[in-house]
Amino acid sequence: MSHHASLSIDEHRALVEASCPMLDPVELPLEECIGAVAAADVRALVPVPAFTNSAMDGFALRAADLKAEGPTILPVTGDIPAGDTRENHLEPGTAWRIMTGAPVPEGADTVVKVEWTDHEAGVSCPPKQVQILTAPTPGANVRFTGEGVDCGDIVIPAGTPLSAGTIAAAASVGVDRLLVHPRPRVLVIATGAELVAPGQPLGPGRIHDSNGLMMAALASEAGAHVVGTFLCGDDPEEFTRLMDCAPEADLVITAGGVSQGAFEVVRRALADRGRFHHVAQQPGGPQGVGLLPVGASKKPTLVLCLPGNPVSVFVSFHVYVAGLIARLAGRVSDAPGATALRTLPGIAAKGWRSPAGKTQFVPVRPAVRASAQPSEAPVPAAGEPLRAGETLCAGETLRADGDAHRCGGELILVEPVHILGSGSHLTASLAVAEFLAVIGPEHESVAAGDTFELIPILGRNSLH
Ligand SMILES: Nc1nc2c(c(=O)[nH]1)N[C@H]1C(S)=C(S)[C@@H](COP(=O)(O)OP(=O)(O)OC[C@H]3O[C@@H](n4cnc5c(N)ncnc54)[C@H](O)[C@@H]3O)O[C@H]1N2
Ligand code: MOO
Repeated sequence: MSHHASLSIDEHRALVEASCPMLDPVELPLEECIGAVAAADVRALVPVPAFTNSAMDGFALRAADLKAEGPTILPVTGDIPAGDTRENHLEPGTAWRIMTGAPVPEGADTVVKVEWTDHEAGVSCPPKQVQILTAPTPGANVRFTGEGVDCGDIVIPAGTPLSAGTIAAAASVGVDRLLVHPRPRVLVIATGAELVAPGQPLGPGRIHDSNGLMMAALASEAGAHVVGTFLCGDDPEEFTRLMDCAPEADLVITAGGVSQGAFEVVRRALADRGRFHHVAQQPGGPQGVGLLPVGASKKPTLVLCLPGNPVSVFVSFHVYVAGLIARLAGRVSDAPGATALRTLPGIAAKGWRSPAGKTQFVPVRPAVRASAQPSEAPVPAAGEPLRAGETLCAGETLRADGDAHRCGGELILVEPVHILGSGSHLTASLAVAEFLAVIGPEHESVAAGDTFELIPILGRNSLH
């Protein structure tokens, strides 16, 4: 077991990133690709449309056969339904009744929709002749071969997250398997002899496990496939047995058992295969990184060891784990520091204290601007300096309901979710948090009007 002095957030992130390369790409059938990321450009195997077809239910004809003025009557040869495999031909001066998606007969260049004719829509038999009441523009309602996508066109660039639309696009160009960065498989372990499953009665000294559910949910939100969520007591041998029997994973996330107590199960189970230290942040100070054999194959697997206090778990997950899952999944580059989540600019509605020398992460929510209603006070323009009585927020714009959200398109007015600042045991306060405010180590306090960065909380988004 090794013990190290305090690390900066960037130093700990570098350790985490160095321990975990992007997963090797695998080929998967389309239906298993949702949530994965394209590892190579996907090119069309067939053009779209694959053949020239009708965009409307109506009549295929030659534009040149229509009179310049007034209706035209044309004899109708027959029906062309969608899926028709015949090689139909249009004689000059005639029409075919045609359905949406059906191949346009050779010789026809235009389709007039049924509503523009004297023929009633939905009649099962084609008429002997049709009167075209309104002449369409030449070429109307014809979808030409390859007008959308040509053979060999890139339909999905490498790096694209695969969702319903992308999968449909691949299917439409004849592709049925994709080379993808798979969703990382994540194993979640909450530790502590005091843990009781949610809903079970609490005995003396017991608490309900919230970290297990929380980590599994956050991992899913971050794009992982959670292969198991387990509770483990304080015995290191139990932890080791659990890892032996666990399903294969690409990443293990544990909570608890990493600080200075006498029964730190994760620290003891990892021993010299782990590195534990304090990071200059609050909450989430105690952190660990290790490598352990997992599952039947005993594949050495990265174990990220988060501290047990639930708000510390929540913060640590956003600061280190979410971006790592994105990187394993091929969604962010392997450049140093690229696993840090993107932030938005925020501004404080009220002040609070912050520990000197540590980066503070404070769960916050959008604040309602108490001092002004839109009817009472003029809305300050973006960037305009503060005026008397406007102490809360510079450059904000108010929505009609008085909520200050994206101030001046730049800043989000926020307040802590509870008065204890970042109290790391106050799990229930997370229910209303939408961002983590990031207060640098140089600050000992935050005052109303101070600006800082906000990490948007996974799965929550107050910006409409
Ligand atoms: N002497 C020291 N003590 C502590 C230090 C320190 O530096 N020196 N750091 C404190 C900080 S900061 C944190 S954070 C915690 C981290 O400790 P552990 O990772 O060992 O976590 P535990 O002791 O197992 O649990 C901490 C706390 O969280 C509750 N908990 C744990 N698991 C769950 C769960 N699955 N669901 C809900 N709540 C959970 C647990 O009951 C404890 O109250 O150490 C401080 N101590
Ligand atoms: O760092 Mo602990 O994570 O403050 O609660």
